[in-house]
Formats: sequence, structure tokens, C-alpha cells
Amino acid sequence: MFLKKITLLHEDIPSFSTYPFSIPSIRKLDELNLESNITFLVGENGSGKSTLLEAIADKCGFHTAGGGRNNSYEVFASGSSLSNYIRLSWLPKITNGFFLRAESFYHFATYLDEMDDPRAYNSYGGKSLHEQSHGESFLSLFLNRFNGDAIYLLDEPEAALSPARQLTFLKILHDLAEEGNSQFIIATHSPILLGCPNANILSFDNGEISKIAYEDTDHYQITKYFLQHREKFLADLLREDDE
Ligand SMILES: Nc1ncnc2c1ncn2[C@@H]1O[C@H](COP(=O)(O)OP(=O)(O)OP(=O)(O)O)[C@@H](O)[C@H]1O
Repeated sequence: MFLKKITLLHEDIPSFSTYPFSIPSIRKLDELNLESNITFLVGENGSGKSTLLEAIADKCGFHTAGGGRNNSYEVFASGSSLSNYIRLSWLPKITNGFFLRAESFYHFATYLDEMDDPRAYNSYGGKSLHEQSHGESFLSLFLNRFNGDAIYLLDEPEAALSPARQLTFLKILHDLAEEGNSQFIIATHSPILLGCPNANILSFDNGEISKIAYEDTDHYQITKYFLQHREKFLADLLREDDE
């Protein structure tokens, strides 16, 4: 592990009534201890996961639209100033890593193409990411670019992956974390990825960031109930809509 703790510098914050400090989970943040090579961030849409992940990426010097330290390209800038108000505690400090933002990965692929140098693709499966399907390009990144002694910040990596490929990714993740000495912080809605062994799950729900067991997440409970009681679940859901 490398990144051990994230601290919100409360005393420096001008106002808690504007974004990003108005987000309940961020407002209540004090110190967040990371205890595993894999930390998942879960929570309802809009609960603050991406905001925190992007601030960590910015603080690491990664491009906030996606990429590593050496990737500099023109695309929308970071939307929040949270990175100016957090402290990252490392032991040891590393600078190698990557920020994957599913929603802007297209721009990263274009940036590689515009370098107009075949060597640019070496870490991404040997050919343009635009010539690979969305899911294939994600897996190329995970398989070729990700290796040891690095921190990877991933925002919804499951976005392009079929359930089978999510399992492939889970295996890559597990092996890199166990044997490759890589650290991952991953915002996800995937009940498959969340099942990765030896991971810590942090919930952003209920206005705070707190540790949660896999079986207590909505992702696990709703998916399990849906699969086990699909007909009843749908009947109840659709009846509610009709009322
Ligand atoms: N640039 C911005 N300016 C103002 N508010 C913003 C901005 N970006 C996000 N927000 C708000 O901050 C809140 C947290 O957004 P964030 O993207 O961090 O949520 P999230 O937990 O990652 O959600 P999701 O699961 O949908 O990706 C949301 O209510 C969102 O509307």
C-alpha cells in the first residue's frame, strides 16, 4: 500500500454551502484511512464518489479527465477545487499510476492517436484504442498499462465491461493488488467487482463515508433480491408505478 490516509483540511475551507463542500459525505469527512490495496467507493448517484476520486487524482498530478502524470491534453478541466483542501498521507510516496474516467476515456484515446507515434500504443495493446471496442480498450489498458508499484484511481471501470469481462477484470485487479503491489481506489456500482476478496468498501450514503460489508451494500442486496425473486420484484415495482 502507498496511500494511507486522506485528510480534509477543514480550517482552510471558505464555505460549506457551495460545491464540493456542500456534498454531505464530503462535508462530514475528517480523516479517511485506507486499509487495503483495494478500496471501493460505493453510494447512491450524486453521493460524492467521483468528486473525491477526482480530487485524489488531481493531487497525484494525474490528468483529471483521465491518464497518468505524463499525459497532458486539452479537454475539460477539473470541476472542483477539492484537491486544494485535502492532504494525502503516503508511506512510501509513489508517483506512478493512472486515473481512469470511463466517461472521458474517448478523449484519452484521441490524445494517444494525436501523438502520431506507434510507440504511444505500447502500453495500450499495440493499436489505437479507437480501433478496439469500448470494453476491449478498457481491458487493454488494464492488461498492458497497469503493473506494480503504482496507484490506480478508477471511476466506474465496469461501464464498458460485460459480466464475463468484469470477472476477467476482477482477476487482474486481485492479482495486481496481491502480487503486483498495486493500490486501487475504485468508484463502482458493480456487484461483481465489489465481491473482490480482501477489498475494503466505503459507503458514501447517509451523509458520511463509512466502512460497509459487501453483503450490506444496496448493490448486493438489490441484485440478489432481483435475481431470486424477479417476478415478484417486477410485479411490485410496476404496480407502484401504476398507482
Ligand atoms: N461541477 C459541479 N458543480 C456543482 N455541482 C456538482 C459538480 N459536479 C458534481 N456536482 C454535484 O455534486 C454531487 C456529487 O457528484 P459526484 O459526481 O461526485 O457523485 P457520484 O457519487 O460520483 O455519482 P455517480 O454514482 O452518479 O457517478 C452531485 O449532486 C452533483 O450534482
